Amino acid sequence: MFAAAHFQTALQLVQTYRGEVPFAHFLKAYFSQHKKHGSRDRKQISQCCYAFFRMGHAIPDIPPERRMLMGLFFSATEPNPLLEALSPEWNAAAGLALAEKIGLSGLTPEALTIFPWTNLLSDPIDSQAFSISHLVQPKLFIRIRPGHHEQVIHRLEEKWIPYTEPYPFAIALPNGYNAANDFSLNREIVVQDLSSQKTGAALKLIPRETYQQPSFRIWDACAASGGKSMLTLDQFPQATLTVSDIRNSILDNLATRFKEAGIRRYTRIEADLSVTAPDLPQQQLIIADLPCTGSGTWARTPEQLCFFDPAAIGRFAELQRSISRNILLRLASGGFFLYITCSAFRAENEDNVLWLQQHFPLEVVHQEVIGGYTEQADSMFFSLMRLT
Ligand SMILES: C[S@@+](CC[C@H](N)C(=O)[O-])C[C@H]1O[C@@H](n2cnc3c(N)ncnc32)[C@H](O)[C@@H]1O
Repeated sequence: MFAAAHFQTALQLVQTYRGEVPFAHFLKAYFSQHKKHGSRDRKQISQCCYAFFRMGHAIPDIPPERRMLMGLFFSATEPNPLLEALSPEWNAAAGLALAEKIGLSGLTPEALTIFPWTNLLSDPIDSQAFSISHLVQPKLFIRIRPGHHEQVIHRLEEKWIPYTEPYPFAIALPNGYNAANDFSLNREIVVQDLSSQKTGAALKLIPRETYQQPSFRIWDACAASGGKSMLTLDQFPQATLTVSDIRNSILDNLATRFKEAGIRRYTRIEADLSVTAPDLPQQQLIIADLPCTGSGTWARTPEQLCFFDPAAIGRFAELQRSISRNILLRLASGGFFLYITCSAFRAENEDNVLWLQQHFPLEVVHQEVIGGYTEQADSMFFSLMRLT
């Protein structure tokens, strides 16, 4: 009975939502106005809403009720009480492989065009697997900071928390697990997506003669709350770090995290880098984790997939070029430029690297599309370039 009521509430919510704010904020505002919903109600209503958005642009003509139920079936990894109440037959099949479930619903994976802009994807991405991956919620990942590996693993095992380590120092955990209950955030571990951690592979390619210079200067140009800065300082603790962002408020978050992490020595700058480059000495490494469509992260925020206007791709690509153009003015000759996006679109990735190479003497040291969609993680792109 409750399940049917939650399903109806969720249907109203997804049909009222217009994409102006992240859906999580919209839902939070709704729940704070409707206190009658307890935690189980909120969980089931959210589950229905996200299942609806996970269907993306697939089969546009089906009624919303059917879309939501299909989304619940496809996104379930095991039987659950909500699906049992709504469709016992589908619930019994919830644990099957996704391709089988799609078949049971009378569709084929090819017909399920959840993500329609496949011709715009970066080349190595398997467009069908990428499209389908939006049905499944990504995992929670943490990164273990240097010197804490043994104790973190010990605590996970002591507390019987199921985990895997798909990449050195990267731990995958069940969604909904609150790492703050068991670990000192930012000191022992950092909450950071697997693919974001994998961009650190680029740092390992910086040669010794660069990072052993007495003044090895690093500028994290679009630092936000400092995920890449912390990753970089864990690799190069002696470096002189500058962080910048257009939003001072997010740099306040960075300051809090750095304090927790024990990082005290850095310079902070608020700047709109699409307009100008701040007055800084020449840097040996500049990291630009640029503003982008975020199309590699939509399995976390599937509503964005539903409301996306592809005209934004060109606007972001242009913004990425203007920021890169300005910050490259501060790169020392022989220095390294690490270009990063969490986008799956070629225009924001390989095409922009080609453009940069046409306008600056840059050679690509290593470039990679990180297909996180195969590991329930974000998809990202990085290119490590050297100014010749
Ligand atoms: C993808 S996020 C960076 C994430 C961060 N590096 C991390 O690992 O957590 C991009 C950041 O670029 C910032 N940004 C957007 N436009 C900018 C501009 N014109 N100048 C400087 N920063 C900008 C945004 O405020 C945002 O925090």
